[in-house]
Amino acid sequence: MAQRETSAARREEEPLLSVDNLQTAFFTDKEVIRAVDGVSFDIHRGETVGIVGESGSGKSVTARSIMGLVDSPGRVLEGSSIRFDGEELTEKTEKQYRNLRGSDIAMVFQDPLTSLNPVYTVGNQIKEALRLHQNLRGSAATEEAIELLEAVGIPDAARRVREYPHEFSGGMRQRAVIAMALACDPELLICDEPTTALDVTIQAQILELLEELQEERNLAIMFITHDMGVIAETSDRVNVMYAGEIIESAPVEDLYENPRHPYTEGLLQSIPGNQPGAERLSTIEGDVPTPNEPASYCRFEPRCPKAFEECTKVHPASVEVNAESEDHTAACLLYPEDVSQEEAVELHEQRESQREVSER
Ligand SMILES: Nc1ncnc2c1ncn2[C@@H]1O[C@H](COP(=O)(O)OP(=O)(O)OP(=O)(O)O)[C@@H](O)[C@H]1O
Ligand code: NI
Repeated sequence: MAQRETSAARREEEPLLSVDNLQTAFFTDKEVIRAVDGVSFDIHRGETVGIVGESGSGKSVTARSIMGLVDSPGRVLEGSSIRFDGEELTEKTEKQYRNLRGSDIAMVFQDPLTSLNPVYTVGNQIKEALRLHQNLRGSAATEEAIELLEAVGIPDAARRVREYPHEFSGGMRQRAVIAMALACDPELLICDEPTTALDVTIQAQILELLEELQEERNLAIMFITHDMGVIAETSDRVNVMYAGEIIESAPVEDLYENPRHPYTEGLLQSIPGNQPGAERLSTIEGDVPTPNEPASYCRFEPRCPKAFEECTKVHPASVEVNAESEDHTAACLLYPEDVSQEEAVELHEQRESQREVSER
């Protein structure tokens, strides 16, 4: 959303959120699902970082791990680090996490009805958030609730504050949920497919609203979607996820102009209108595998048009795509592109031997 220069300046500062080697697994009777398997990324203040990938790639589990909301039988494994504003979140108790959720980090989900209670008016729900997080009550809270509804573009807010969620349209409900999230005055807003259920016009309006709010409040936003088009509109930086891993990371323009990982190339080709003359959008054949064991090879190899023998034997580490690029990484044995393939494979093997993999 913001300009390139400002994002470069931003990277000089400490990140607001720093996720390092995040591993989250579900220990079911049948198997261990390594839903998030060694994910690392940063988000700076005022920055929007997109997470994109097909269904089942681990986007929502990444978000829930940050929020301390991983459902049993899942858990964040040892050796994972989530630093927020200088504090390690993985060491927090449930009570400390509850204080953090809603005050410093808020989340907006795909279905606004999961966040809204049907038996209370929208106003009362926002006022409850204001009471909890800003200690506002009575008429002061009502006034603030109306102001928040106005801030998210709900017309006639003074009347609508007394209405129930079912009296709102889908788009207005999502605005109300965003108002509720803002009632906590968060520094980081995690949006998990916030516009997927909405029609295209409403979707564009909500994206615009998020952009405005971000500028006004210097919000950091983590934006999850499976839609490359939405990422282009929202994000400063993009992380592409595949089978629990980030396989490519770059500033948004860079990723679109020069995608390096064959999976990202495939995702971009599947955007309608991106292939002149194509009648149908091409999608990548096959499905995202469920990661059950620590990876010892490239999880995309079975679907990869550029795979070669080593891809079945060496797990690719995240490396700079070439010596000039400091800010564009890919987890693929084809990179760095400015060394021989043999040297590249050796570099990945070396990095892999240093990787810490947790079993518990
Ligand atoms: N409660 C759970 N128990 C067991 N496995 C789970 C649970 N929640 C998620 N998973 C598994 O974790 C993996 C990642 O799921 P996740 O919901 O993060 O995917 P996603 O990228 O958000 O996909 P989508 O685009 O469909 O929302 C999937 O294989 C899923 O089956
Ligand atoms: Ni999801």
